[in-house]
Amino acid sequence: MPDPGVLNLDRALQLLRQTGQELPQGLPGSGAWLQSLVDKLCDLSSRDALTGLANRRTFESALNREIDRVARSGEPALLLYLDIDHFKRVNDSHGHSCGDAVIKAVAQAIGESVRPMDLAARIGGEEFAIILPNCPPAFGQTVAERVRLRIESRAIDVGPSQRLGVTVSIGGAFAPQWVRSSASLWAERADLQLYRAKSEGRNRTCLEPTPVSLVSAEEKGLLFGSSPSGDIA
Ligand SMILES: Nc1nc2c(ncn2[C@@H]2O[C@H](COP(=O)(O)OP(=O)(O)OP(=O)(O)O)[C@@H](O)[C@H]2O)c(=O)[nH]1
Repeated sequence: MPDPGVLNLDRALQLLRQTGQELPQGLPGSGAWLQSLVDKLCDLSSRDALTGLANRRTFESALNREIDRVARSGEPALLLYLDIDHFKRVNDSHGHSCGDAVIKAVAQAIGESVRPMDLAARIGGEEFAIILPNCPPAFGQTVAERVRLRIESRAIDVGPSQRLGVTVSIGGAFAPQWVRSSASLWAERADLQLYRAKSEGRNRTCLEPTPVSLVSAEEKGLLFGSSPSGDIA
């Protein structure tokens, strides 16, 4: 019978070890140590185990927060859905572990293509999503294409002397500004565009058409953090 007055943290610590996380520092059982343990468990439960990106649960709560924020602030926000093209062929021809290596490499390329304020998530087997707060409609296509091209140009190591290339299809939609909407409607609209990208031939970006406003060079610099050419450092 476990003693109700004593915390049994063996399973929590075992989970951290199994998943290669650092154990909490400091005096075991102290307030700071327990807080660190809780933080690490929260972090673990918010991430996808294979890629380290946000998982579906984290994505869904972030999407709900973002649509609420856009309705109140009127700031533009873009949702992108990405799906690896013909991924079944990768698994069928090279095996599941090679498929996993491809998923990891795509996740890494996505992580490298976005700003710290953006949220990149793995929401299904070979499906990813990115929430881009404060992304003006005039830049939507540029941002999405930057992600697509980074993935397309990557040679993925899948064995001692084997490299693979994959492409992704991307669909995107902006959240309606100043309007109460729902996360699921926003997601549906992005998904519809992903479907369009797949049906129009794959390895492309389709965004829902939105009125494009004029954007100054200064705003462009703020978004891309560097030159107006659109490259991110
Ligand atoms: N290796 C690996 N494969 C996965 C994982 N999750 C899902 N899959 C596989 O991903 C494949 C998805 O295939 P489909 O949905 O048919 O789509 P596709 O082949 O990518 O084709 P399109 O999306 O139409 O371009 C299936 O073969 C799944 O078994 C995973 O975590 N690891």
